[in-house]
Amino acid sequence: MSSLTVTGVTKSFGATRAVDDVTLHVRHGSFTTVLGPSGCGKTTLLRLIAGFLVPESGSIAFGDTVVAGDGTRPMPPQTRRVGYVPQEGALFPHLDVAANIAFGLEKSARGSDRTDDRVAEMLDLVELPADFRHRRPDELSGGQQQRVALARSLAPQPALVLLDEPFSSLDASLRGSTSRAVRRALEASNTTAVLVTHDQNEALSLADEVAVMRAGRLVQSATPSQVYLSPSDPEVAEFVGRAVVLPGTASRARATCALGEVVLTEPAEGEVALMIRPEQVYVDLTHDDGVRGAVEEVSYYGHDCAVQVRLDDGTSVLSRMSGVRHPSPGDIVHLRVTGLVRAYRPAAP
Ligand SMILES: Nc1ncnc2c1ncn2[C@@H]1O[C@H](COP(=O)(O)OP(=O)(O)OP(=O)(O)O)[C@@H](O)[C@H]1O
Repeated sequence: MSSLTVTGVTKSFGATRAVDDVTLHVRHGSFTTVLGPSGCGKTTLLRLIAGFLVPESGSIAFGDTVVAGDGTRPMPPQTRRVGYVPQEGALFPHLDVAANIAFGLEKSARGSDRTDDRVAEMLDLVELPADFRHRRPDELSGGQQQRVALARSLAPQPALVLLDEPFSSLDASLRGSTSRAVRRALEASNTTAVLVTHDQNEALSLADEVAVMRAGRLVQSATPSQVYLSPSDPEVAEFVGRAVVLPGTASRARATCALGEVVLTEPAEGEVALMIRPEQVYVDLTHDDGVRGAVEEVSYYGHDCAVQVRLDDGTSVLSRMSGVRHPSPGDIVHLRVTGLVRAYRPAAP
């Protein structure tokens, strides 16, 4: 196992720069999710790391070993010791679970007690019952198949595991339980891992670090809470969650906007764009303390609800509040901002 360092890597297909000068460091034993919209270059980055593609510039290193770039001959995928878990269909349908897991182990070891032990260890690691070893892939659910695919990738003790949207074919509840099991297995085996996804919840909830990509470029790489609470620009803010972006005027640690005075994460001066998360907008149903508005729409989700409010000055603001007690369309409410707000230089006209 090792760390991963991608330095200034670029890869084009014809006129399309799929990966554009990307620099990324993944610590040994840590889990990074690469998050971005469809077509932003996530899979291409993963394929470059795996060795299925060669960068046209920049370099890739596992620990101190350069595997591509820097004038070295690219190391072929099979010698990089990388485990690759694709979206689905990774398992050999004609082999049972044990044979699938053992597939990546050395030929000489297959069928031995050592292999049997390793298969049992891997099934245990991905939290599947020991007797699943005799089942064929078509006798497993989608989530179980993905756990076996992970077990197979981990069996030969790879330097790095790459996961390409491995839960995207699973339904919502299976997706949550499978992704958490995969996370635990990677942590227990202290494996360095990179997972690509376009699902914000998945990226934030699983990772030590989230790397956000847009149009081939890496626009932010930070912890999930930093990416959520202090996104590098308003576009990232709106990609990793819902955001209320309002024009405001800043003076040192405070700014004024349609929602009144707010406290900033960092001092700023003059015209700014303020990024407020909907759950920071407190809706007061009983007191007239705050900025007045009328409720336009309520979307009720059970655990919470989304409330769209039109302020008296015409600004429309979204709040996310508890579903226990919520207003109805037409109600007059008062809004206040809680917590710190991130200010950005407004985009040039
Ligand atoms: N083999 C290829 N030949 C030509 N263009 C390609 C090739 N592979 C990828 N591209 C292009 O490179 C860009 C990035 O593609 P990539 O598959 O890396 O994006 P992605 O973020 O993984 O998208 P998705 O989430 O939809 O899988 C896209 O514009 C895509 O059309």
